[in-house]
This record gives sequence, C-alpha cells and structure tokens, in this order.
Amino acid sequence: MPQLSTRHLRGREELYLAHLVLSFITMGYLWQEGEEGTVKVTAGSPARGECHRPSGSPPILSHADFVLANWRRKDPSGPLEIENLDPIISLPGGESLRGFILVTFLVEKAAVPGIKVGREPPAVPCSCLAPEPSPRGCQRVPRAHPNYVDPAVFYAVIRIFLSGWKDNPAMPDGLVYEGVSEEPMAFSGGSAAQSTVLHAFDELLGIRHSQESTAFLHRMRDYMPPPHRAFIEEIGRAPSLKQHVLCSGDARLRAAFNRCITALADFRSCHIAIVTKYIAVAKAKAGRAEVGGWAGRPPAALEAKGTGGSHIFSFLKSVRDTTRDGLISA
Ligand code: HEM
Repeated sequence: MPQLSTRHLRGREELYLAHLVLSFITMGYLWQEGEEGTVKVTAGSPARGECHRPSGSPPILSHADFVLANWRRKDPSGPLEIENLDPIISLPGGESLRGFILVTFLVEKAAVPGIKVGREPPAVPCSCLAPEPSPRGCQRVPRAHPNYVDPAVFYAVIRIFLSGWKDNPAMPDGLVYEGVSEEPMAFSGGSAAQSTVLHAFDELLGIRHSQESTAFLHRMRDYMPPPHRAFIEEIGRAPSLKQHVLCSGDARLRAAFNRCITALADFRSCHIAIVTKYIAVAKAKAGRAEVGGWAGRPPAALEAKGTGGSHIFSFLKSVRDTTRDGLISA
C-alpha cells in the first residue's frame, strides 16, 4: 500500500477525521479474529498515513478519536442530544456501541461549564459556588441514559476493539508499523482515562493521587491531543486554588470548594458502579454464547485490566479515595 500523505487534507478537522478513520481501520483489522488471530505487522495504519504527526496523536485509536472526534448531528440545526447524534465511524457492537460512544460524549459535554471555570484565574474561585458543580452534571448523564449499552455486548464484543498492544499478552511483541519502523512499537488502548476532563478537574482542585496512579494517568496524557495536554499542564502550573481558599479563611468558599471535591469523588464512585456492572458482573455472566450475532470470545487479556492497561478496581478505588482526601477540613 502506498504511503498516504496529509498533503490534501485541509485544516485541523480533516486531520482529526483522517486519524479517526485510519485508527478505526487498524483496530478492526487487528482484532477482527479476536485475541488468537492477531498480526505482528500492519500497513495502512495511522502511523503510515502520517496523520498522527501533524495532529500529534499516537498511531492507535485514542479517546479523542473514539469519542471526541467521532460524532455528527443528524439534523445539522438540531440540538446536541443523543436522539440527534450518531457516531461517524462504528465497529461491531450495533446500538450498544453507538450508546457507549454517545453517552461518553455527553459526559464530556456536561463537563464544559467546569472546564470553563478552569480557564479563569484562581482569583475568581467564586465560580465554584455554581449551584451544581460540573462533575455532578457528568454523573447525571450515565444515570439519565441507563439502557443504551448492553453489558453483555460491551464485554464480549466492544472491548476488544479498544485494546492496545502495550503489556498485552495477546500481542507481547507490540506491532510493526510497516514503512515507519522496523522495530515493533507498543501503545496502550483507548480509555476515557485519556479524557482531558478529569485530569483538568484534578489539577484545578489540587488532588494528589498515589505515585502508581499518577504514573498511569500521566502516561494517558500522551494519548491526548497536544493542546489538551498543554491545557492541563497550564492549570497545574497556575497558582493553587486550594491554597487561595485556605488562605482566604472564608467559610463559604471552603464549603463551595468541598462541594466540588465531593461531586468529583461521587462521580468516581458512580463510575466504579458502572465498571462493576459492565466488567465484573458481565464477566461473571459471560459464557461462550453468541452475543448480538457476534461469536467472539471476551478478551482474556482484559479480564483484570482496563483497555488503558490499569489494574482496574485497585486503580479506580485509589483515585476515588485520594479525591476525598482533597477535602479541606474546618
Ligand atoms: C461501560 C462504561 C465504562 C466502563 C466499563 C469504563 C471502564 C473504565 C476502566 C476499566 C478504567 C480504568 C483505566 C483503564 O485501564 O482503561 C476507566 C477509567 C476512567 N474512565 Fe471509564 N468506563 C466507562 C465509562 C466511562 C465514561 C462514560 C466516562 C466519562 C467520560 C469515563 C471516564 C473515565 C475516567 C476519567 C477514567 C480515569 C480514572 C479517573 O480519573 O477516575 N468512563 N474506565
């Protein structure tokens, strides 16, 4: 296959779209036969298409491809609501895949007011006094759309297509991107741990996670579009909001700050409940039966690990608990 060139692409949107298409093709090609049928070499990949270079994205499907770039309005003048949205590109998983992509997209959308607060200087922490802190909005979205994703389809069909080839026993040698490097390369799979939103809230609220969790989350930042990564780092470098609240001695500010921390910890508890339903319970129920017309077997490599590569529940509980540690006591 000839080397694809980005020469004919116009602007950021077309670059992201090209990366989206090539990364979906790569995942479909690599995982179509399940864990047993993996290949060692790929052509026509995002790396080969050079799209990852200008867009700064790694040559694998990331959260930015799967969710942030992967939606379109059915009615161009209609609202950004699930009924008026569709993914641009799909993989096996039917309506459940559609729901998984779009509900995650709506969680990102619900975070927008909180992200705008993050852009304000810490001299304006009163924005935290908003009646409903943004993480609370994020939590409301999955609750409002509980039946869009079938746990059995998610577990047996969808997850494998988000798998990476870093520390994955199904692809222990990584992947050779033909025409790019003769040495195999290893990349983590797509995960919402690569979403900018919670990283930004953590930095804004001064949450300090354990060394191990921080190392994982910082590795996930390599899978974000570079401007997103730069945004998080800029919040991290800005004067500390927590310090400002502490120094102010203002009880109302402290209460508002603590409401944000509690909302973030509650979001993480809600997420643990979702992960229990879609991974732990789904795993217990999984047989070898055909699910949704797809006879694939759930990936063994993902029984205890997330698609991003974390040790799922110890990681998720640890980040939830360290979030709570961020509360300011009276
Ligand atoms: C079926 C639904 C979901 C499942 C099974 C799921 C599963 C997971 C897993 C296993 C991890 C651990 C990291 C890894 O190794 O990949 C993770 C992390 C994460 N997920 Fe989800 N997830 C789901 C939905 C969502 C949604 C809708 C969001 C909202 C954007 C989200 C946001 C996050 C975040 C931010 C992390 C990083 C940990 C944190 O900061 O608390 N997830 N998820």
